[in-house]
Amino acid sequence: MTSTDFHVFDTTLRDGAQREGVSYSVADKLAVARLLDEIGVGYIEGGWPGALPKDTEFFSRARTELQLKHAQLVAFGSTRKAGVAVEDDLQVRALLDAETPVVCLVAKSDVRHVREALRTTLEENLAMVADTVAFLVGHGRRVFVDCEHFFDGYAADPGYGVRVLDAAFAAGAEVGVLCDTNGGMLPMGVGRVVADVRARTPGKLGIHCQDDTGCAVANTLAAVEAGVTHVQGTANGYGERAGNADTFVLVANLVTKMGIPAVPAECLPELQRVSHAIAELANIAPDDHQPYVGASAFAHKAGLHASAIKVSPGLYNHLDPTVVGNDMRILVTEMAGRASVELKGRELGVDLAGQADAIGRVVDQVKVLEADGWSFEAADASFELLLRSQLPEAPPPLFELESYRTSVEHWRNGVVVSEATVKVHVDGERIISTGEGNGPVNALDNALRQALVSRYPQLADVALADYKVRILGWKGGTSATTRVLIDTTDGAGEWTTVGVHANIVEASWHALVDALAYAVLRRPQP
Ligand SMILES: CC(=O)SCCNC(=O)CCNC(=O)[C@H](O)C(C)(C)COP(=O)(O)OP(=O)(O)OC[C@H]1O[C@@H](n2cnc3c(N)ncnc32)[C@H](O)[C@@H]1OP(=O)(O)O
Ligand SMILES: CC(=O)C(=O)O
Repeated sequence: MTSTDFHVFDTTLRDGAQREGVSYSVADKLAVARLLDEIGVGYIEGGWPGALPKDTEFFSRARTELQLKHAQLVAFGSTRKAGVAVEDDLQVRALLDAETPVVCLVAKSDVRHVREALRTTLEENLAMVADTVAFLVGHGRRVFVDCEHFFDGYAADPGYGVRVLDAAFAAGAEVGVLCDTNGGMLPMGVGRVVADVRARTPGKLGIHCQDDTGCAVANTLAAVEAGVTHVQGTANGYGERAGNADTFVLVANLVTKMGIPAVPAECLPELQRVSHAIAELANIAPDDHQPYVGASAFAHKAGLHASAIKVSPGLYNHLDPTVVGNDMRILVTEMAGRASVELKGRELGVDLAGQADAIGRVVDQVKVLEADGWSFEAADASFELLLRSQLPEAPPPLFELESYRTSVEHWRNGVVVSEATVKVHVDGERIISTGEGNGPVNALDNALRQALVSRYPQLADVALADYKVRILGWKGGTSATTRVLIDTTDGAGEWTTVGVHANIVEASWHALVDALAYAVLRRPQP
């Protein structure tokens, strides 16, 4: 099979936009289309012109603003209305006005929907399909037909769905897409129906699966196994209700597991980047646990996994993560063993050769600290400092603390200010420094950086980017433990540090000191 025989059809901009909470601007839609083109899909369904003004504008701007390398743009719409001549149907006209090379029509293929939703006859629905396809083909369009509720309809009256397909093919449609619109199917049922339909019609078949049973990807693959050569999906599985088959997971599975050249080989490593970029445009946090492209998709926490990965990464990875643009990561937590620390050291560029004792001490310390509420899996910078502190060439501490103090004042006029004083010793010199801030941690950060900046000028570029607090109530009673995670940036990179204590300011102080120590470790010379 070649990639020209097999189509990946992405409907992020049509069905994906039906997800609750998503609302793209036209500029967003153009940006999403460009990104989808970079992963090499064959078709990008851009929306429903004539129904949504934004989609009409999208197709109009696409004519001049979209230069697609791989994909053809598709306009979506429904068959003509019952009892209306096709040339008089304004929505069908709007499909022509979109000037796309391909049109995807949604057609009813379930007798119940024809009778109850369209309130027309089975024969009129067949005529609606045939007329609309023929009209669009007559105007030079390639036409695909989404047969809505195909699987539910097949259970009620298998013959009717096939008649809809036959009517579409006879009128010139290129693909008849079997849609699991309500998303209630399981892979075994999809496979059976597709094989049956495959035997009853020679036309090219496609599949469109909603994810209401959590099986959209599996259902799509079962349909491919049974003979469809056109698959529909959406970026990150966005879509109506529970969503659709995830285009990224589909593409990765088709290419790497089923050996189908669904997209050009050089596009596969773009999957992770494009997935995250589209999540950004959709304003949805990426799902870390998304197969193939999630940040945790190749992250290993268990010590036993790491010990085998040290011998050969393939022993605990189903795929080389770089194939889809992802990375393997080792997490060092209470579940780590010596191999986890060794591999993490490699990842961080720390040479641990001949350091078996130090590695053992780090494993033990992490287990003890995590039992006290510390967590290093999201705080690589604190872990690296801990690791290096056990090595013979351990970096010296930036300073010795004599004391710190911080206060919060609430003035009568409602203004709240904080002040902090730190007393530290740097290279034998005693420095007292005071800082103000909008909160005690901000004030401490200002005071400490001011105390250190003449000795470590690189700290002038450092700023706290994010601050997260979690109260760990599991110690019981009033002595809850507080865990603070601080993200810090120096403009060139970002790192995360952790601090834990019953007192939130002291927990923050630990994370803050690590943040500055790591800034100096990153850039020893200013
Ligand atoms: C399975 C899917 O996800 S398909 C995609 C669904 N997407 C959307 O619905 C998003 C965009 N939709 C819209 O903007 C609007 O619903 C519109 C413009 C399409 C229609 O709006 P309205 O004209 O106000 O009608 P309304 O949505 O209430 O009803 C749809 C009409 O289309 C008819 N219809 C539904 N499916 C089809 C079809 N496949 N072929 C022909 N007509 C259809 C219905 O019978 C109904 O007709 P009626 O007006 O004679 O009762
Ligand atoms: C066409 C479509 O989105 C569906 O049937 O679910």
